[in-house]
Formats: sequence, C-alpha cells, structure tokens
Amino acid sequence: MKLSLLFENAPDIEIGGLCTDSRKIQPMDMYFCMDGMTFDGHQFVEEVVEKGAVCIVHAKDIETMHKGVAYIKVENVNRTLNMVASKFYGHPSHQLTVFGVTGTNGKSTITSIIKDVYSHFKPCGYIGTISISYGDVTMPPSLTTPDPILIHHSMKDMVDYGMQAVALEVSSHGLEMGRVQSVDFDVAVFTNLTYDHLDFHGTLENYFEAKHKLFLQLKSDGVAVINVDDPFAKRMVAGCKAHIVSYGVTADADYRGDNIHIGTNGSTFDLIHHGETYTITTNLVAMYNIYNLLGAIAAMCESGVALKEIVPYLSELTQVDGRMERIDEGQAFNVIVDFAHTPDGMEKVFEFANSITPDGNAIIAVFGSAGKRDTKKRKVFGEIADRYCDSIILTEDDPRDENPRDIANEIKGGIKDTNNIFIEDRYSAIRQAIESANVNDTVLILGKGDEVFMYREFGREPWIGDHIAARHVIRKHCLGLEDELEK
Ligand SMILES: CC(=O)N[C@H]1[C@@H](OP(=O)(O)OP(=O)(O)OC[C@H]2O[C@@H](n3ccc(=O)[nH]c3=O)[C@H](O)[C@@H]2O)O[C@H](CO)[C@@H](O)[C@@H]1O[C@H](C)C(=O)N[C@@H](C)C(=O)N[C@H](CCC(=O)O)C(=O)O
Ligand SMILES: Nc1ncnc2c1ncn2[C@@H]1O[C@H](COP(=O)(O)OP(=O)(O)OP(=O)(O)O)[C@@H](O)[C@H]1O
Repeated sequence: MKLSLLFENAPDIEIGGLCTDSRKIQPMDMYFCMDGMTFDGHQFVEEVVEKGAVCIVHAKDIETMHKGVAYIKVENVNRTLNMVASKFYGHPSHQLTVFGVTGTNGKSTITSIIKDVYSHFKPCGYIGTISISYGDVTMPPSLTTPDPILIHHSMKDMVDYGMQAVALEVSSHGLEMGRVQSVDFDVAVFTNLTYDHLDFHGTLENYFEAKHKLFLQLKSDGVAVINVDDPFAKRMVAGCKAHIVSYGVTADADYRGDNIHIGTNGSTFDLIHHGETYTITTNLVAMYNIYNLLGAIAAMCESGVALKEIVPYLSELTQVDGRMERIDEGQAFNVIVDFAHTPDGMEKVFEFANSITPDGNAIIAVFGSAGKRDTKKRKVFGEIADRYCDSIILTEDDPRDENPRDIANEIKGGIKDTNNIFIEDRYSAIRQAIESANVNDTVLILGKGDEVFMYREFGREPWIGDHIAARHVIRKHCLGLEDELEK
C-alpha cells in the first residue's frame, strides 16, 4: 500500500508491512517506535533503517534522518498504529461481526462456544489464549489479545478466507496497552471481575478501569452483554453508548438461567428470555459454565440468531482444551484438568468437585502458583483448597526464576488442616495424586490447563501437558497398560 494512502501529504513510498519490533523488521516495512516497559522503540531507529525500513512513525525527535526514508512525527504512536493497522488491512473488523469478550474468567470458554455455535450460521474465527483459528487454519497464540498489527492482519486473513464473524478475547492488558482501539466491536461481553493481574494493574480499581474501556469504546449500535450477578456489572456499562442486555441466574436478567441441574457429564437448565422458557441440555458441567453459556447465547441472539436455532447445538459443544477437561481412560475415579489460576476460578472448580464427589470420598488436588506473578494469591489458593480437599500435592507451575519450594511454602501458609506435600516435578506430583485415588474419588489437576510449556528461569521450556501426563499415569500405572509417553 502507498504511504500516501495512509497519511495525508506523505510521499508516494510503497509500504510492504507494519512492524513494532526491530528484531522482526523486513525491507519496506513501516516501523512504529513504541515506548515500552523495558525499551523505548525510538532507540532502534538506526537499526531498522539499516535493515530496510522505509518509514518511521515516531513521537520523539529523531537525530539522524536518512534520505529515502519517510519520518512521520505523531503525538501518540500507539493510537496511530491502531489507526494505520486497521486501514492497512482494509478495515477487516468492519466487515466481520466482532464479538469481544472480557472479564477475569470465562473469556476463552465463551469465545470458543461462540466460534463453535455461531459458525453454524455464519463462519466465525477465534483469536485468544488458545490459538488464532478460522476454517481449517489454526495458528499458535501470541498473547490472549495480540498487538494491533496481528489482530487486523488475522482478521484480514479471516475475511479473505470467507469468515463473516470473529470472537476475540479481550484481556485487561490488551485494553490497558491500547491493542484494540480500532477494532469495530459489534458485541462486547463482560463475564466477571475478581482478583487477578494486580501485579500489572496495581489495584482492583485500575483493573476495573482497564476492562471498562471496552464498554466505553463500544459503538451506539453495538450491544453490551453483561453478567448482572457480578457486583461490577452496572459500573462496567456506566457511560456505555450501546444497547445493554443482561444475563444471570440470581438477579433478574434478559437471559436468565433457572431450574439448573449440574451432573457429572452434563447439565440441564431453563433459559428464560422475553417470557419464553427454553430447556437447554449441554455437555458442559459446573455452575460457572452455565454463566458462560448464558453469556455466549445472549451474545449470539443479540447479533441476530434466533434462540431456538441455537439450542440444538448446545448439547454437543466442542471440549475447550484444558478447561474442565475430564480425563477418562476407564478408571474408577474422576480426573479433571482445569486452567483455574485465579482464586475465583479455584473456588468454582472445587465447588463442582465437591458436588460430584460422594460423601466419604476424597478430593485430591495438584497445583502450584506462577512465579513472579500476583504473589498474594498463593496463600489464598491454600485457604481455598484447604476448605475442600482431603489431600493437596503442591508442585511447580511456571516458576520462572523463583524456587518452586518457596512458592509452595507460601501456599502452605493458607493451609490449616489438610494433608499436603510438595513434589517439585509436576509429572511426579500428578502420578502421586492419581495413584493415591480410590474408587469415586476426584483428582483435580489445576493451573496449566492445555499448556504444553513451562516458564522457567531461562524462558519457556516444553511440558508434556497435564492431560497427557494424567492419561499416561492412569494407563500405565493404574490400569497396567502399555503406554509410551507422547512427545
Ligand atoms: C506487560 C505487557 O503486556 N508487555 C507487552 C509490551 O512489552 P513492553 O511494553 O515491555 O515492550 P518493550 O519490551 O519495553 O519494548 C518496547 C518496544 O520496543 C520494541 N523493541 C524492543 C526490543 C528490541 O530489541 N527491539 C524493539 O523494536 C518492542 O517490540 C516494543 O514495540 O509490548 C510487547 C510488544 O507488543 C509485548 O510483547 C509485551 O507482552 C509481554 C510479552 C507479555 O507477557 N504480556 C502479557 C503479560 C500479556 O499481555 N498478557 C495478557 C493477559 C493474559 C491473561 O489474561 O492471562 C494478554 O493479552 O496476553
Ligand atoms: N464464568 C466463570 N467464572 C469463574 N471461573 C471461571 C469461569 N469460566 C471459567 N472459569 C475458570 O477459569 C479457568 C479459565 O477459563 P477460561 O480460559 O475460559 O478463562 P479466561 O478468561 O480465558 O482466562 P485466561 O485469559 O487467563 O486464559 C477455567 O478453567 C475455570 O477454572
């Protein structure tokens, strides 16, 4: 694209691509000097020019300017990046129905449900923690909410592929760092706001304000879908210009769940909407997934699909990897892998485990807590687990450069009565938990979900994954079957 199409009065230079990282720059790229937490992008200008960048967007003065390179000084580089990224890729978010989902927990689950079900009506892509995917294309994720270039580039690819919609996870980091400023959201969903990411936001109030940005940004003919049972719901839509629609269970809501029955392998409930009652049968379990379903259903209905058309697809939803994933190799006890890594998520998973574990049977939990992240939640994890578990096995979980034993000791600070041990190696911890389970017990393996890496001192290292570790232990050590560990 010609630079003159992106900026008024700019020279007629051909721009090959957009880039914010000198390490990834390509000849003919436009480089945006982002002022980050560790580096100031302005310091790499000489390097990117040498590597062939043809345009520099900057906010601070540039000492040496080179012939043949366009230097565009702006007030706010990030705002310009958002604007340019959308324009460069042909404003793809205007051509798609865009669902944005924010909240402490439930983003991946709701966006996955939307992608799964809405695709029966309009082809729908997904951008989030699990992947970037559309049609038969699946790419590994970058961040939960990628930078503006990747967002708009991916959406353009989706449009070219024939997608008509996309479900986008919108993290508080993404909002705070202004990654979605030029995304044209049609529907924004708020799930809940509880303790998380305070190492980044500092206070719960700042964390709330980050999420609030999504609803302030939403256009007047958009729809805000909010969980009214969450104490932050009303404030979340204060100042929002869009049409507001609510979902919930305890409070009166536009989409209200009632008569809820949660089983071991599925759930049923009545969905009351506009005075009509729809009976929903779903393969999802746990109370929080009823909320996730209500949010997803409300979002899809509000963008034009009739509720009765949606209902049949809810009974066989695709399992979201590592989210309440049942590991069933025919063993006589429950094994669940779940991505719970916030106090609220933990509480909800333990509540479910409690509801499916017969009195007299044990709940055995394996978990740790991430190094260098939200250290205050460690003791809280201990307190929550202490209330529900009969046995706790503490282990490593993305320790980074902290000692996993020290992290475990902080968790132990919250455990009063429950038997607990520390086994550093995560596979051995999972093995210990599973081998100690008796008939009808429940083993919970928490914190890493579907992740197949572990953050250690020198970065990301491969980890086989909780689901693979659990299956292997059950097959080899409980059922005595031959089972080579998958690589
Ligand atoms: C806290 C945070 O979000 N940081 C993001 C931020 O980093 P930063 O501000 O520190 O950037 P920096 O390293 O100082 O660099 C500044 C600029 O100089 C550039 N640079 C830097 C070095 C160099 O040699 N050359 C160069 O050009 C960088 O590309 C950048 O444009 O900008 C970077 C470039 O876009 C991001 O990669 C980085 O995300 C880091 C990797 C990250 O881990 N983010 C996580 C915390 C995150 O965003 N998570 C959320 C939430 C997940 C959840 O809900 O659980 C997410 O949406 O994924
Ligand atoms: N609505 C909810 N309320 C409370 N906890 C939930 C809810 N939905 C999911 N969880 C818990 O949070 C975990 C992560 O779920 P999910 O991946 O959908 O959330 P997320 O918001 O995408 O999180 P992240 O951005 O950290 O990936 C689940 O494994 C479960 O333990």
